[in-house]
Amino acid sequence: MKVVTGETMQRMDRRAIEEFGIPGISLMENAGKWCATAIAERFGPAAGRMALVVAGKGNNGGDGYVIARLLRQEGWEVRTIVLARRQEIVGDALVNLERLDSETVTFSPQEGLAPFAPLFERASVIVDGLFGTGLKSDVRGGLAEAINLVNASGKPVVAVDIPSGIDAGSGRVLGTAIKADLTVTFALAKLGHVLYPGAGHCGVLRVVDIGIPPQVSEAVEGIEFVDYDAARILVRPRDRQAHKGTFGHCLVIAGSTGKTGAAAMAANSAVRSGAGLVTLAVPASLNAILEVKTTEAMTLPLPDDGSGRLSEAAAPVALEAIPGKSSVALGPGVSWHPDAASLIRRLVAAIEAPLVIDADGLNALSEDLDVLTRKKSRCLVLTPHPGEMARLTGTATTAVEAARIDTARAFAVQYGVHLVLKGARTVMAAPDGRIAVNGSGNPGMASGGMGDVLTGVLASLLGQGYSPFDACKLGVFIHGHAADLVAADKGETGMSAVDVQERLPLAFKSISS
Ligand SMILES: NC(=O)C1=CN([C@@H]2O[C@H](COP(=O)(O)OP(=O)(O)OC[C@H]3O[C@@H](n4cnc5c(N)ncnc54)[C@H](O)[C@@H]3O)[C@@H](O)[C@H]2O)[C@H](O)CC1
Ligand SMILES: [K+]
Repeated sequence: MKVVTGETMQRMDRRAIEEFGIPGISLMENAGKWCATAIAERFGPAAGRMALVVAGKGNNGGDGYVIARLLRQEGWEVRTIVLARRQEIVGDALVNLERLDSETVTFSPQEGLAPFAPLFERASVIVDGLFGTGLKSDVRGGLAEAINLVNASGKPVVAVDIPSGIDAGSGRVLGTAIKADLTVTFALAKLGHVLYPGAGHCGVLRVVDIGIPPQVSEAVEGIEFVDYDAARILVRPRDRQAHKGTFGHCLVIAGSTGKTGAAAMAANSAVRSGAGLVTLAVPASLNAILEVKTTEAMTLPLPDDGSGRLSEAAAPVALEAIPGKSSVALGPGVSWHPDAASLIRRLVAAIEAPLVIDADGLNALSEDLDVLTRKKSRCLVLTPHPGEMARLTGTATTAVEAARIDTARAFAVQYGVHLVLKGARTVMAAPDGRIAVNGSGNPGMASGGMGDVLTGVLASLLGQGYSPFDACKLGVFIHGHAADLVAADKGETGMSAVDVQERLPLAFKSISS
């Protein structure tokens, strides 16, 4: 699903009106009609019910007036409270305001909603027409109080276009924001609907067609939101005559004393994601342990002088194992010891196969990013969480989180890598600047080992021949979808990385049927 910013949406509006001659009033009428239909479907029947429309001074309020009129025609009692002065209402919004029975409209530019508490009591549903894509700064004063009153009312809320207070371009809360049960947006979803915290304010999101020509929607740059339908298109059916070699041989270089689980989960997840063969290369003194923790994956002991961690001593055997491998995963559980870090950097500079670097492998890169400019692999995928991203960019985690998309895109383009910036929601960036946002996953994933599982999934898909960006989109979606299947079965609390690892086959199955 393509997702756009509020500004892009407003440009689309103008183009539809100016180039295609579609009157803005028609767009507003269609917007209001869809909202009224959705409200009637979800909160009807009309008899004996009252809808309370809270309108701002712009066209979001204009949509609200259309909704008020149409619900009234359906038999609803409707009251509209306009948190602006009458003379502030202009254009299409004014046309629709004037079509309402003035008895049902109250202007309250100063007092806000406080005097209308009794109306809240009687309302079956509250329609949020305060702000849409025109919100430009933090909501303050009486308007912020109004939002907080609506949220405190305990009544179902339908947000017109976007919950008021959510920034359409980022999903940030600007001061305070409506918590909606249902959001009806127009033509295309906005980033504010799919990025948290905005995504958590929308309730059920419906995207409706209000008559903007497809040539306009198709022409705009957007960001890909990887939902179930988008993932289904990416997954490839398995050839009936396939054999092990068809699905590649993935090499995982991982592990250190105390972190053998990370190595095992990465290797076992590669198996569970359809790799033909998997070899897990670990410090020699841990090899026996990993022989027990893996079955389908083969192990390869790397000389470690008994230290239980990787070092340059492992380089000759590791480099010798690389020819013939279709992908390599580097980093799960390798530890941040200088010996391990220097080996990681040496391997990154030498490996030509598609390469996934995660966890302490990323920290090794942070100490010398030039390695990325000297890399031989045409396909390098980095999978940092925000803290690792902060180290890679030399900034603070808060700065990364405040600009997730821009941070991911800038790094990917600068270093010519694919970057998977984990979090809610995971952002994927390609070296050419393309961005995708993942739509699966849940807070049950906030526990150790989930990243190791993702590393195995990504290395497996790259080894099977998926292109880097497809592997990132599909792999990240499947990883989160597997976690959603676990959550549906046994909840989010206590969900483990191995639970997710073991649901990977079902996750693939569910999007392949
Ligand atoms: N194709 C479409 O998407 C259509 C969208 N429609 C609706 O139009 C709004 C956008 O309307 P706009 O008039 O541009 O702005 P808003 O109604 O969102 O905002 C009202 C008004 O508020 C002022 N403002 C901005 N920030 C603040 C603030 N922090 N505090 C106070 N006031 C603020 C600003 O001046 C705005 O003008 C869109 O969301 C849809 O609902 C069309 O109706 C149909 C087609
Ligand atoms: K709104």
